[in-house]
Amino acid sequence: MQQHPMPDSLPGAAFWEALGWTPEPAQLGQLKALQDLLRSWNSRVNLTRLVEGDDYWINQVFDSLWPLQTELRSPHQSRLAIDVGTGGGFPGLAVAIAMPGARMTLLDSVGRKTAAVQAMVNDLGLSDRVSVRTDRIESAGHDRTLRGGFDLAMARAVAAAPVVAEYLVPLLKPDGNALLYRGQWGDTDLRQLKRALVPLNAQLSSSQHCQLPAERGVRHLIRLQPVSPCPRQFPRAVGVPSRQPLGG
Ligand SMILES: C[S@@+](CC[C@H](N)C(=O)[O-])C[C@H]1O[C@@H](n2cnc3c(N)ncnc32)[C@H](O)[C@@H]1O
Repeated sequence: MQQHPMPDSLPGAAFWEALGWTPEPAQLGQLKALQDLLRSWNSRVNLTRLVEGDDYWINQVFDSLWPLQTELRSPHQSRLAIDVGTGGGFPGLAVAIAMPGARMTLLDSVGRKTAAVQAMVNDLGLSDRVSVRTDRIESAGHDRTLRGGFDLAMARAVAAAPVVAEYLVPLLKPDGNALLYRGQWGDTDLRQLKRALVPLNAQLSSSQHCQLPAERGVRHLIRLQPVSPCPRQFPRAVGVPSRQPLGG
């Protein structure tokens, strides 16, 4: 049997209390099954190094879900959500498990990752409400079935905040929310993001932070909302994204 370097126990009540959401037994089973699937797929496709013990439960599950405490109060509410640059399926798969009312699109440009994620979706029994798409968001964002269609658009560790804003905002319904998962976050980042939001007709609606359990560091969450209905044309900046900071 394969040996895992970290303890394989499930998180206790204090963990879920800190998260502000406690899974039903079936959801806990899905989260555990997802960990097993990641282990299995990781041996064939390099999806993520965060699969064992606290790496999985804190840096994947907790980190994916803490920003959604508002939404997790009504997890059965019908919502359309997209995870851009999902990689091995985070935060999107954890969100799909925690919010049974959500219909989720998981998008990534790397086909071997999306093939693995699609197989995991099937094995978790989520294929009726989770779809997986292989595409760059710069192209997929032109698709009328995606543009302006989502209540929630999220991205973790995909690009600099101004670029992620350009990716996510055009995907939102007029009352939708973009969730930018962040690690380090400073005044310069905030200034650059605010500048990028002007041509997108979007505004920063909130900025939160959270100390992860077991002193695993501080995480930030930036929420963006459109200030008016999305323009009909996809912003030029999304077609040819710049990874340079947008001014000082
Ligand atoms: C560092 S990984 C993060 C994966 C996952 N979100 C997580 O936090 O574990 C970044 C992922 O974004 C994807 N990606 C980067 N730019 C993209 C783009 N323009 N369109 C679609 N996917 C993109 C990459 O293929 C990669 O899987």
